[in-house]
Amino acid sequence: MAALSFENLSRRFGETLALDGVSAEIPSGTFLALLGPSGCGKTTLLRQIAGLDRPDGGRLSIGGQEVAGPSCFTPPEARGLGMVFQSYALWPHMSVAENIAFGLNRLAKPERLARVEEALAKVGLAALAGRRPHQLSGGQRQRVALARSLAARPRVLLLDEPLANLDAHLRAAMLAEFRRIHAETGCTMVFVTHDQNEAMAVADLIGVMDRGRLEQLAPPQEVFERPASPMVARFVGQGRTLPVTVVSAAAGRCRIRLGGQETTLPGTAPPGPGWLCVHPRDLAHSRAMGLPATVLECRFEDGWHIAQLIFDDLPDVASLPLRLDRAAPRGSRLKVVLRGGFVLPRAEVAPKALSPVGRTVPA
Ligand SMILES: Nc1ncnc2c1ncn2[C@@H]1O[C@H](COP(=O)(O)OP(=O)(O)OP(=O)(O)O)[C@@H](O)[C@H]1O
Repeated sequence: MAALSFENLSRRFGETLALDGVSAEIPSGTFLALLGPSGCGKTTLLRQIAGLDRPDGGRLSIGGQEVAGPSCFTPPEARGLGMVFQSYALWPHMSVAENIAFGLNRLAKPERLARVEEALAKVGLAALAGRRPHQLSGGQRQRVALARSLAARPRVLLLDEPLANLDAHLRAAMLAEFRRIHAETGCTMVFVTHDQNEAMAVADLIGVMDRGRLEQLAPPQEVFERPASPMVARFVGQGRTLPVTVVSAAAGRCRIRLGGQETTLPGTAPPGPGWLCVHPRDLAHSRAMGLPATVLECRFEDGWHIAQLIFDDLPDVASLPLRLDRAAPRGSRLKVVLRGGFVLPRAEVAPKALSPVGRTVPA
C-alpha cells in the first residue's frame, strides 16, 4: 500500500517523446487504469514505476520515497512491487505452490508455506497447489501469476495487459477477481489495458494518455461525462465531438447553438466556438421536435438497432449513431433530440479533413 507521485516525468526514445512531463498524485490504495491509443506511453509509464527503465527528467516517488530522479534510482527489486504480465512467466518444471513460493526464499519455511497457502486461497486455487502449469487452463495460470505477486505482499501491484490472453468470459471473471483482491488487500494497483470497458469496470481512477501526456486523471464516470479535452471525449465510450457555437456560459453550463436549435448543457466553454462532446446515449429518437436526419444504414448490435444518421443541418458532421428499439430502413427520416453532452472550448484550427463518405469531419 503506497501512494505514487509523478513529477514532470519524461522519457525520450530518439525522436519520440514517450513521456512528456507527466505529473500526478495517486493516493495509496487506488486502483488506477491507464488507457490510451497504442503508443501513447502507458507501458513506458508502467516500466518507470517498476524501475525497468529510467526517466530522462522529473521524479517518481513510491510511498513518499523518491525512487527515480536526477540523483537517485532504486532498482526494481528494492521497490516492493509486484508485476503481472500477459505472459504469465511460470516455471514449467515447478508445481503451482513452488511457483508461488519461488520469490519468497528470504522467508523462513513456515512463513513461506503460510504465504503460499494464503495466496492460493485468495485466488481460489488451493485445490490445485500440486499441479504443473501445463495442467492448468489459461485463467488458472493467470491466477497463479497473480497469487505469486500477492504472496510477496507488494506495496504496489502492476498489471500489464494481464487479461490479454483470456477469452471474454474468463476476462470478466478475472476482472471481478482483481476487484475483490483489491478490496481485500487495499494494495495500490496500476492496470494497463487496451479495453476501456475493462478499465471502467475495475478502476477507481482512469488515467487517459495521449502522445506521452496524461490528458485526464479522474474517476471513470467523470472521464465519461466531463472529458478534460476533445481527445478524451473522442477516445472514451465511442465519444464524438461536434462543432457548436456557445451563445452564453455561466455556472458550469453552456447555452449552445447546434443545427439552428439552442439548448443548455454542462460544460467549460466560454462564448464562442465550442465542441459538443456526446456519446451514443446522449442522442434520442423523438417523434415531435428535434434535428431532422436521414438513416444511412442500420445494424443490430448489443440488443439495439444502431442507425447511422446524416443530419440535414449539421453539414460538418460525418454521421452519428443512434440507438433504436426497431430497425429503421436506409433512407428513412427521423428526428433526434439531445439528452446530454458536455461542452468544451474549441480553438479555431486547421482545415477540415474529408471523411470517407465525402462529408467533412471535425478536426
Ligand atoms: N525501447 C524503445 N525504443 C524506442 N522507442 C520506444 C521504446 N519503447 C517505447 N518506444 C516508443 O515510445 C512510445 C510509447 O510506447 P509505449 O509502449 O509506452 O506505448 P503504449 O501506450 O504502451 O502502446 P501499446 O498500447 O501499443 O502497448 C511509442 O511510440 C513507442 O514506439
